Amino acid sequence: MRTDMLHRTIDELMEMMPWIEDYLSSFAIDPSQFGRTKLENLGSILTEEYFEERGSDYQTFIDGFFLFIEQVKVLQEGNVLTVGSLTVLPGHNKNGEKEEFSVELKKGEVTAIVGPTGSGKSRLLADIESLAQEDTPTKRRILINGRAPDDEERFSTEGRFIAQLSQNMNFVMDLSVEDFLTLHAESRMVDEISHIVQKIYDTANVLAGESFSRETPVTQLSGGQSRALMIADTALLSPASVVLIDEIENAGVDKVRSLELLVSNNKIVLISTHDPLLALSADQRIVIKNGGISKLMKTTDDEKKHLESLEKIDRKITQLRDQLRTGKEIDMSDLLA
Ligand SMILES: Nc1ncnc2c1ncn2[C@@H]1O[C@H](COP(=O)(O)OP(=O)(O)OP(=O)(O)O)[C@@H](O)[C@H]1O
Repeated sequence: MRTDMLHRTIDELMEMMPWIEDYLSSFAIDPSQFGRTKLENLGSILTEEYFEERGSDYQTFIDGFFLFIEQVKVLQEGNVLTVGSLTVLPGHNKNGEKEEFSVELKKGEVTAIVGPTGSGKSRLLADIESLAQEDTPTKRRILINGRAPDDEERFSTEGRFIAQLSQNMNFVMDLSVEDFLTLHAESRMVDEISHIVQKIYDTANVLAGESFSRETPVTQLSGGQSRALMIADTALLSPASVVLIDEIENAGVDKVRSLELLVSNNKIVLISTHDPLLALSADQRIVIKNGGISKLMKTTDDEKKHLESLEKIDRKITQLRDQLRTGKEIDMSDLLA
């Protein structure tokens, strides 16, 4: 890695790791002035005297550079907790009756939350989001990795390990899709920024019904497009290991692929839904009744067998919806045949 980096230009290194600017500026080196210079040539261009004047030498500068990179990487990985399991300890339902069992959710698993309108699905998501400790209307307690979270884990906004994708994504910044993703990638201090930006953009376009360009301002994306962008971003760039999704179904995104993508990144995914296709794509489902968890059902093999036909029905419904939206006549001839 070291030799590879020595051969790279300052511009290339800045693209991969914009935060090295801090290190360079501690030697009064302006990266824009030396953009095309390779790191290994910086010493001869700046001369030994330059480094001597700063009480150092080129070799110390280079050693410090690699040490700085290592330290930042440790910080990057170290500041976000990896959650292997979440436990929901029993609270009570709307009548004050105790829930009968606790539920443990493990990484790589998708859990659907189902139940009638107003039964308390969003409440359960909110309990998990706030890592409730008997201080919400349900009086539930949430454990992470089998233990109670400390205050820092509950209340700090830094390094949050829970991401929530809500029904309405409102962007407050008027950036293009590309600038938005680049900014996020920079703040996450990842390597190969342009590569990850491209990957998220491509994935979002697969998930969204209608495609959009990298230049589109995020404020002009449709509901489905912004949802798709946030799902791809959360799956591929967010350090969060728990993802909470409130109602994905009406957002015009490829729901099943979205879930697959999130799970392939080894996260704990919870999704509140009324959609049979999504519910059966999950590994298990929590049934909420009158504000309380009343059942935990594993998706059976028989149910999984029906997934394919459900997907067909779902595609047909999507097609009908598109026909309706674009002012075409509804065509059901293939169904009748
Ligand atoms: N165990 C409980 N005790 C007291 N209040 C509760 C409990 N569970 C849910 N509630 C309250 O009931 C109301 C409806 O719950 P919620 O919004 O979570 O329903 P939902 O299932 O998500 O509905 P929808 O399907 O319409 O989105 C909320 O005000 C919520 O705080």
